Parts: sequence; C-alpha cells; structure tokens
Amino acid sequence: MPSKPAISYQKVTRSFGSLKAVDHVSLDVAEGEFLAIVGGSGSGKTTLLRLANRLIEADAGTITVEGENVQDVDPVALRRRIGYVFQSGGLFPHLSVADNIGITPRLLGEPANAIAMRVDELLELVQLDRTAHRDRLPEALSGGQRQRVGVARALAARPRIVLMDEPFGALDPLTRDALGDDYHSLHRKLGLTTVMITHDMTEAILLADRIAVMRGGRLLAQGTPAELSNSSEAYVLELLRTPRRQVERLNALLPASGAA
Ligand SMILES: Nc1ncnc2c1ncn2[C@@H]1O[C@H](COP(=O)(O)OP(=O)(O)OP(=O)(O)O)[C@@H](O)[C@H]1O
Repeated sequence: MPSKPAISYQKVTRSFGSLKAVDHVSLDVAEGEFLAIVGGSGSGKTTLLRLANRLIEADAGTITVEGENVQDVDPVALRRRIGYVFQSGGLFPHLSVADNIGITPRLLGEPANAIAMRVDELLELVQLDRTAHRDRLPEALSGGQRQRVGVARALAARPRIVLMDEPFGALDPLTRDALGDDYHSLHRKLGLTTVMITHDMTEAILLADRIAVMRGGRLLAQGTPAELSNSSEAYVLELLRTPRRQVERLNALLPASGAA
C-alpha cells in the first residue's frame, strides 16, 4: 500500500440532530484503489462520501485528501480537484452536453478552444459520438448516455480522485453492466482513485478492489471480497451471500439451455 492514502477518514462523526449519520468511521482509500461502499438505505453512505469533498462537514474526526486536512483546503478548490458523479447524472438541463462537460474548465478560466478540445477528448473517452451528442440537451439523451456525460464532466478537470454516488443504479441491467465495465477501464487507464456507492453487492464485487460495508452510520467491515467472506458480522456475510443466492434462484428457474 502506498505511504499516503488518497483519502483518509480518522474517527469521523457527523450527526443530523440526534441521529449519527456517520459514527466514528476510520477508513483509508489507497491511491489507485477502487473502493465500493455498500449498505442499506440510510446507513450513511452518501454522508460518508460527501464528507470527503466537504459537501457535508464533519462534527468530529479528521479527513485528509492526498495528505492534506480537508479543513485546510478551500471547499470549492477541493471539489474541483475531486470528480463527483451523481446518481441521476446531475446535469444542468438547460446546458448542452458540451457545456455541461466543460463547466469546470470554464470556471477554472481555461480558454474556449482548449475547453472545446477537452470536451471532444472526453466524449471519446466515455464513448459518446461527438457529432451526434455534443450539442444535445440532457433531455434528448438516454439514462445511460446521461451517466456517460456525468462521468465525462467529473473527469473534465483531470481529477485524480472520483466519488460516485450510485452512478448506475437507475439504469437497466445491460446498460448498467456496460457502463460499470467501461468506467472500470477508465479508472485503470487514467490511474484514478474511485469511491463508488452501490446498493448492489454483485456490482461491488465485480468492480471494486475493496468493499466498505456501512450499517447505522458505522463502518461494519472493510476488505477485499475474500477478506469480507471471513467477517464475523452476520450482516456482512448475508450481503455477500446475496449474489450467489440470486444465481441459484435463476438457475432453478431458467432451463439450462435457455440460460446459455
Ligand atoms: N441533511 C440531512 N438532514 C437530516 N438528516 C439527514 C440529512 N442527510 C442525511 N440524513 C440522514 O442521515 C442518515 C444517513 O443518510 P445517507 O444519505 O448518508 O444514507 P445512505 O446510506 O446514503 O442512504 P441511501 O442509500 O438511501 O441514499 C439517514 O437517516 C438520513 O435520513
């Protein structure tokens, strides 16, 4: 493991009223790692993710990004350094695909011709046809295409870290698989550090190097899928069993030849 984690949470707590949304969590994300955060609804996943780029502030504990305490970094500058992909794409509906992707470079004051070149490069990277998609509004895109634009926008300022909040959750299974695989390739190719929230343990196992399991604001377990399978937590074992149970049910329902 490299000496300096890309993101480090040390005993981090964040409450909303009397509810501890994130409760005393310590977690390191190594440089170049793909970490999935899984857990039920309301377990604190989004809060944990957003603490890293100060969309939410911690009540206690320390968070560092690339060795710097996030409290010492201007939140706007921090967010430009860290890509963020929203569940629904989070695109500005009145801006074209090109303008959505170019928004951060524009805010950073990059010249128009450099932005235009970067937009084309990013469209290619996320496998969207430039001519067909550049000038469209988000409403004229499919859900999968919108998420591809969301990924392109998150990468526009060349971040080394990308946070993704259930990026592919709302997509049909085939599109979801394709986007997951394509993003995984980008993660490797660009040497990114990725933290991705997902409800889907199969997706977590297939995409991530390590998985963090949240429950009731606590980090219940963290590790590779193999490490988690040795967990003493019944909830973690139950989550890990889900993909296999689904396969068994499918195998029982589908005739062998039809499944081929
Ligand atoms: N701004 C807020 N004000 C009050 N309570 C909040 C706020 N944000 C989150 N919470 C509460 O904190 C807890 C954790 O929320 P969080 O969004 O982090 O969970 P999650 O695991 O991401 O859930 P989901 O999978 O449903 O998105 C929940 O009980 C939620 O209602």
